[in-house]
Amino acid sequence: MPSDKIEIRVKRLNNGAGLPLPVYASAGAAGMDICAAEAITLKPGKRAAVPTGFAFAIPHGYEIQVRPRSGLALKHGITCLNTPGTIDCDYRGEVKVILANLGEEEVSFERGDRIAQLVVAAAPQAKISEVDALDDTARGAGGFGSTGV
Ligand SMILES: O=c1ccn([C@H]2C[C@H](O)[C@@H](COP(=O)(O)OP(=O)(O)OP(=O)(O)O)O2)c(=O)[nH]1
Ligand SMILES: [Mg+2]
Repeated sequence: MPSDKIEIRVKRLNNGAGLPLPVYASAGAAGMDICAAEAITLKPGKRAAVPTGFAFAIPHGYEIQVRPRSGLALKHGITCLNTPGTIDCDYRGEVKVILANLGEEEVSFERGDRIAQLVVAAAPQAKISEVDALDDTARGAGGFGSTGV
């Protein structure tokens, strides 16, 4: 594995005492698993912002995406409602996971259960330049299935 990794500083908050740092579960994992800092029970159709006990300082030009875990989605209907959640590089508050229960059964998590995964992604800011006309392309304004199914 190449070791040219992005360094992200992480602050453990009081409610994060004893929790594992976000960690890649395998050598090639795209996401670091993140745990619930408190127990939560979600009835069907309900959502909650679940604390993680950690705050981050992400380098400029990057973001962290908060994504669901497929096992929880498949087995229990648990997802991140706003997936992928966006953690801005200038956010210094506690990262929370907006879990939603789309299943038919009540689902409970204990403190320390892995509830989501964090994917570090490049997120360059753009400079917006307003113009009167855009250049022509073969696609033009075609979209939303214009190329067929
Ligand atoms: O799943 C998430 C999504 C966001 N955040 C935090 C970090 C992020 O930087 C901040 C703002 O998120 P976002 O921009 O998605 O929300 P907003 O509704 O636009 O709020 P704001 O006006 O604060 O930007 O909230 C989380 O902790 N978890
Ligand atoms: Mg925002």
